Amino acid sequence: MAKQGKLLVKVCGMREKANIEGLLQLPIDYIGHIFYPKSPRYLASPLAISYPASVKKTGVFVNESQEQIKQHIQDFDLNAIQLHGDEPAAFCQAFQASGVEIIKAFGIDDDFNWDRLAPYLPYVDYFLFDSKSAAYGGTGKAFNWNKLKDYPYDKPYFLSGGLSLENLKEVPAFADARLIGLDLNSKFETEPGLKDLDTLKKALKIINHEQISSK
Ligand SMILES: O=C(O)c1ccccc1N[C@@H]1O[C@H](COP(=O)(O)O)[C@@H](O)[C@H]1O
Repeated sequence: MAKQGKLLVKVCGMREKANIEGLLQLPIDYIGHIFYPKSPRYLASPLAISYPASVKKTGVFVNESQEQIKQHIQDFDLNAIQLHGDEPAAFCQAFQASGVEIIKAFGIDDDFNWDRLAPYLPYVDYFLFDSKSAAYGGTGKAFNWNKLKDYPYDKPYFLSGGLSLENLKEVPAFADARLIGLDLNSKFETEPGLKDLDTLKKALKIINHEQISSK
């Protein structure tokens, strides 16, 4: 796999105002809010926070209705949606005119068939590869990254699933021009929905200064 350029950083599962305001002082690219009621990171109502234009506010949905997602795009002023359930390709297509980036997540295990992604290629901006789980996400478990060596498409993807200070150091070994970003979530929390900003700063240092990216 080829070496990638600067990696985008998405920090997900944010729900506390002060914690978000602290996070927005850090050089991140995407901030994720979980709109899945079964998640311990569920965010129910908009927060009175002004986000810089450089940070894409991303709504994470699991098998939600199109109407609810469209309402959330308006109510939360979302720049991107991350569809983290079993949404079919036509569901992604329905949001093409909505002006938001579309990230389609898939739970990956050793048996995952990459052919499943083909119908989505015209309708999504990015894929996101997480560990396969019944909870859909936020498990803190990494999948076997060797599986990515078989990924057959040009579509850029985010790497997700149990990323931590420890395994971030292993990302360069899987350097891939299609790897566009990293999604940091439960391994950077003191409790679900509350991020430890000092640990995130260490992660950003690894990502930006230890040649995980070429910047
Ligand atoms: O974080 C959650 O609670 C969650 C629940 C349901 C779907 C997705 C969720 N989060 C996403 O899960 C991945 C991996 O998170 P982790 O690092 O393993 O904790 C990440 O993309 C989150 O956006």
